[in-house]
Amino acid sequence: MPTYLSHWSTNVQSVPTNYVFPKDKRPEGDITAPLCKDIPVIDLSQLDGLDHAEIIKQIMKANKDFGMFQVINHGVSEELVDETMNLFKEFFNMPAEDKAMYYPEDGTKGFRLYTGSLSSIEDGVKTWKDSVKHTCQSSEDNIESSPKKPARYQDVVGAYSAEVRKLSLKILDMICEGLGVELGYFEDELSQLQQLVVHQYPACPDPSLVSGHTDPHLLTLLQQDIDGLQIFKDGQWLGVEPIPHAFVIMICDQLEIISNGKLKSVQHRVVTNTSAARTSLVTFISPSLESVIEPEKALVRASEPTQFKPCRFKEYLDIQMANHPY
Ligand SMILES: O=C(O)CCC(=O)C(=O)O
Ligand SMILES: [Fe+2]
Repeated sequence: MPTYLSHWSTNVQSVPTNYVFPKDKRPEGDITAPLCKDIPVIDLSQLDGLDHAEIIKQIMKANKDFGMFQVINHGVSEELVDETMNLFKEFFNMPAEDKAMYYPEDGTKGFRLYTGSLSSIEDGVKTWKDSVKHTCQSSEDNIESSPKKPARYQDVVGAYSAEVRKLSLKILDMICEGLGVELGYFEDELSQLQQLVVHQYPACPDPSLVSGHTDPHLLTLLQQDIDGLQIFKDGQWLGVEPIPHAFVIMICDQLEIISNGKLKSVQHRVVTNTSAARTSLVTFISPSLESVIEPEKALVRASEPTQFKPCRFKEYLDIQMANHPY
């Protein structure tokens, strides 16, 4: 049975060596970063009203400047966000016996619980976190492999996933408008997969890092309970302010490719905390595994030639997963 970090991390004074990344994979210098007040916080309450064009402008500017932004008044109820956050905290706090059955012997299951990171399972060095990965598409297998404890698991996660899906399509449509491609462009194959990954980073005696990375997906929608997320911009790491119930929206690699580089996938990392555990609810929206992703033809011109070669999403994902623990 695997030992989840949350079962023993409060009893240690120093980080065990199997959680210490080699020097060349660890950042040099100060890992703290000031919370950046310039990252746009965009209010979507007037999206269907007079502010529509202004909101699209703000989103495109935020994408260009930061590769990310936060949204408030986004339509996902605050109660549901709280309920989902609480549900996973409860899940991670369950006794080891209740969680043992979810160890990822079989990687094809819709629900997986793992410690470290998926890509470090084999190679030994672990990231300071326990995580859950939940495939949101409802299929018999996904429902079957979902936890039965806490009892409300399926209802809460089902409701949260459906609401976040709606928000993601709303944001993708705003991006369509901003790019000048038809609404609904991302609706089917390009956003077919949805995963909810929940990380719990226990307090860490020597704050270590999830190494910096970009997400290989299309779009990431994230809730963080306390600070810890940082983005890289202009040679500096900047802290992303935790705003209760706001979603952090990050542009991922496939959106950079499809937009022919007009949108940039944001480099980010998480710094752990010496005194408090941190939980994040991370939704990844991705193309279907078989889709071949390439720049949208309408965004390629003589003056803006194609910057990316076509690549099947599954192959892209395999390479990325092999290289980046996250
Ligand atoms: O925990 C977080 O806030 C971010 C995690 C992350 O970057 C990821 O899962 O790709
Ligand atoms: Fe990430």
